[in-house]
Amino acid sequence: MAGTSPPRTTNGTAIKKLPQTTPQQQPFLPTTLESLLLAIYPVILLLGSTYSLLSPLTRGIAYEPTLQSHAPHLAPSYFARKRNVFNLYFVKIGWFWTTVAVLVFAFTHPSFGPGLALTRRRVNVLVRWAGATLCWMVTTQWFFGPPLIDRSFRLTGGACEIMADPARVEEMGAKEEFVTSAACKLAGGVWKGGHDISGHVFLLVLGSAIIGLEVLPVVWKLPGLRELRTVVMPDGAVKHASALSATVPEQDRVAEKEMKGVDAAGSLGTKFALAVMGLKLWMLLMTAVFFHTWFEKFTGLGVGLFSIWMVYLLPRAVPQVRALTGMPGI
Ligand SMILES: CCCCCCCCCCCCCCCC(=O)SCCNC(=O)CCNC(=O)[C@H](O)C(C)(C)COP(=O)(O)O
Ligand SMILES: Nc1ncnc2c1ncn2[C@@H]1O[C@H](COP(=O)(O)O)[C@@H](OP(=O)(O)O)[C@H]1O
Repeated sequence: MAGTSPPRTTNGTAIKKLPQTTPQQQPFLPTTLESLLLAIYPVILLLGSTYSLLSPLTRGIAYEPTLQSHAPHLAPSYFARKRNVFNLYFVKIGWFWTTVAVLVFAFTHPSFGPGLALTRRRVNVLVRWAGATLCWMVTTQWFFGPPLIDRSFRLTGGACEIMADPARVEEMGAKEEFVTSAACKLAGGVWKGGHDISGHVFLLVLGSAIIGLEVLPVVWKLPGLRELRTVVMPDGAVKHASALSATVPEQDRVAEKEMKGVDAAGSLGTKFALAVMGLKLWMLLMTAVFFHTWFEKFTGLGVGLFSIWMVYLLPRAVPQVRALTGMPGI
């Protein structure tokens, strides 16, 4: 139509025209490209677990289920030690690094708006981060009492070993405090007997996927990460995400000239975020090789992917939720 500007992406460039047919893709499912990228997680876990089964480095060393690892004095590699520097200062405070990576990216990449201005796109990133933080909190920190990981451990028959000794419990007088793994360890107990969903796998999957799902649609201009995503519109129609770009207010569109010279992965914030994501994937591989059972790793993966689905895929199908979360790259 004469006089109307074509739909634009976050960097202000005109988006590719897609056929005006109803998309085949279900809105609450990832595109083919997104599925391929997310498949990196089961692949890493399968490769790591298979390596640990077959490698002469690990297969001869006894695995200690209560430690979720090999005995410390038999650790087959630096990365098999719980006190390795990457575990202590990167994974153990993994939510901190995820937060910093996402914030630095959103507040330095020009497609989110000028300077440090709190634009709609930045508010949307903060809402998505808050949603993911809620998932992290209820899974690993607190869920109206013990976190989900500790609740599922107890539901599957696990307990704090001190509790097996009634005299000791009586003496401590704090039975209810041992319903979390943290309280149990603090009291010198052993948390054993139940199914221990891997907190590390969960945290590393969630953290690296958030960074990927925020950064890649902005810097890597592939339709499978952007226009081909499927959404339910407020009138109930199912369309490609390109239809949403057309509704972005003019003031939110970044002038094309502002983006000139900004290389796809060029900004420092982008490089930093991608480096944090890469280190998380490496540590996930290390967890897969040296820690936990197959089943514990795959339940950690399941909870991580479910959290990602809630924050990044569900809003595509529910316009009211999407009004708060927005979508990366739009
Ligand atoms: C110009 C650019 C402006 C950009 C502004 C950037 C400013 C950065 C500010 C940063 C604020 C960060 C605030 C972060 C708040 C946090 O998230 S702190 C919490 C950190 N804690 C963790 O990450 C703990 C993670 N650990 C766990 O969840 C568990 O320990 C576990 C790893 C899942 C399992 O634990 P086990 O010990 O193995 O049982
Ligand atoms: N990649 C890794 N490097 C070092 N330690 C790891 C690790 N992955 C898991 N672990 C350790 O294995 C145990 C189980 O982790 P989780 O249940 O979070 O997946 C934790 O031990 P501690 O709790 O004794 O520190 C954790 O620190």
